[in-house]
Amino acid sequence: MTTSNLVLVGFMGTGKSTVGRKLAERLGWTFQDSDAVLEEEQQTSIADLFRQHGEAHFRALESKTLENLLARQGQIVATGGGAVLAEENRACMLRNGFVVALKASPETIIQRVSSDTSRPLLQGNLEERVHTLLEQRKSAYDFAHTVIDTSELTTEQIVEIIIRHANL
Ligand SMILES: Nc1ncnc2c1ncn2[C@@H]1O[C@H](COP(=O)(O)OP(=O)(O)O)[C@@H](O)[C@H]1O
Ligand SMILES: O=C(O)C1=C[C@@H](OP(=O)(O)O)[C@@H](O)[C@H](O)C1
Ligand SMILES: [Mg+2]
Repeated sequence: MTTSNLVLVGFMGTGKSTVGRKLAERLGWTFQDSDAVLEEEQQTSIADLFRQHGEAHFRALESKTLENLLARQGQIVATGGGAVLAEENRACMLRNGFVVALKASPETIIQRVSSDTSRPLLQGNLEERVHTLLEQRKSAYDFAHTVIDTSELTTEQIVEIIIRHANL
């Protein structure tokens, strides 16, 4: 294990992007959101990538982006919720950082993602999509070094808990 990067994983809406940015500000570290980096690299949105080329294409780009990002050090890296599905990505995260999984109750997730309709995997009936994907991914985040349930916590509280858990 190495603490050269701090990597946030977790289901959509658990707060990886929001907490990651705050944590980086608090520590004076660089913040990288792999979804945003990928969109910048591809000059298009994730929704468009899914629409035009499908999920498999997005996953291949996501793996490459993560690998490139994690070759550097001293960063807070927020990943996309599905980045953990590939074994090579999990291994890369564990090799290159301290991995923190954020989790939240289904109700909390639904509430947090409901105002943002851009996530391609949550199109259609939101409640049904969240429950189905949570079931499919129920063990997907277990590989992390530590897990934090964010349902009842403010982003400021989560930042402080991560700092304690990761000994930063
Ligand atoms: N602990 C929290 N309490 C309240 N709202 C939160 C919390 N964490 C995230 N949010 C809100 O939930 C939404 C999704 O957060 P986001 O950081 O995009 O999640 P992720 O990157 O894990 O999908 C955002 O509107 C964000 O402001
Ligand atoms: O869970 C997923 O498969 C995805 C999560 C999204 O990121 P967030 O977890 O930041 O919403 C984004 O990478 C894409 O829409 C796919
Ligand atoms: Mg995000």
